[in-house]
Amino acid sequence: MQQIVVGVAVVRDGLVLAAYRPGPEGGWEFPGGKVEPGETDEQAAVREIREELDLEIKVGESLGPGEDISEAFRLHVYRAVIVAGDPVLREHSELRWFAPEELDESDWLVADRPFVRALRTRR
Ligand SMILES: Nc1nc2c([nH]c(=O)n2[C@H]2C[C@H](O)[C@@H](COP(=O)(O)OP(=O)(O)OP(=O)(O)O)O2)c(=O)[nH]1
Repeated sequence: MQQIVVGVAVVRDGLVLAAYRPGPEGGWEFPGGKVEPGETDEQAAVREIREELDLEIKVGESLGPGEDISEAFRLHVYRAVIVAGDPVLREHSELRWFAPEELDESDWLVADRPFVRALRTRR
């Protein structure tokens, strides 16, 4: 059984928030993390975004079917809107707001690319 990693596409004023994961296999990703036992995707998304960015969010629609990250992990991505706060750089090396037309899949982690496409084409 793969463990689910939840990525959150936080959208504000038409822009989507991306976090940079450094390293040789690095790239832009959606803030988020592993869903813990007993948690729903939505609960994990709320917890991770609170921990990583000090933001309160409302989780919205799924951006499509899951994508394999590896044998061990599978990525689910949801849209979300901010209920309170401004993103704080706590765990990531860099945060950036992208307009949909600025999104370039090749700068993103491989598993994220179909979701990036969905964000660019499905407004
Ligand atoms: N958070 C996040 N992780 C992603 C995305 N795409 C993607 O391939 N991953 C991968 C990177 C990691 O190998 C894996 C787990 O993510 P994580 O945020 O829990 O990773 P981590 O290893 O830095 O965290 P941790 O165990 O130290 O808490 O998922 C994404 O969009 N967001």
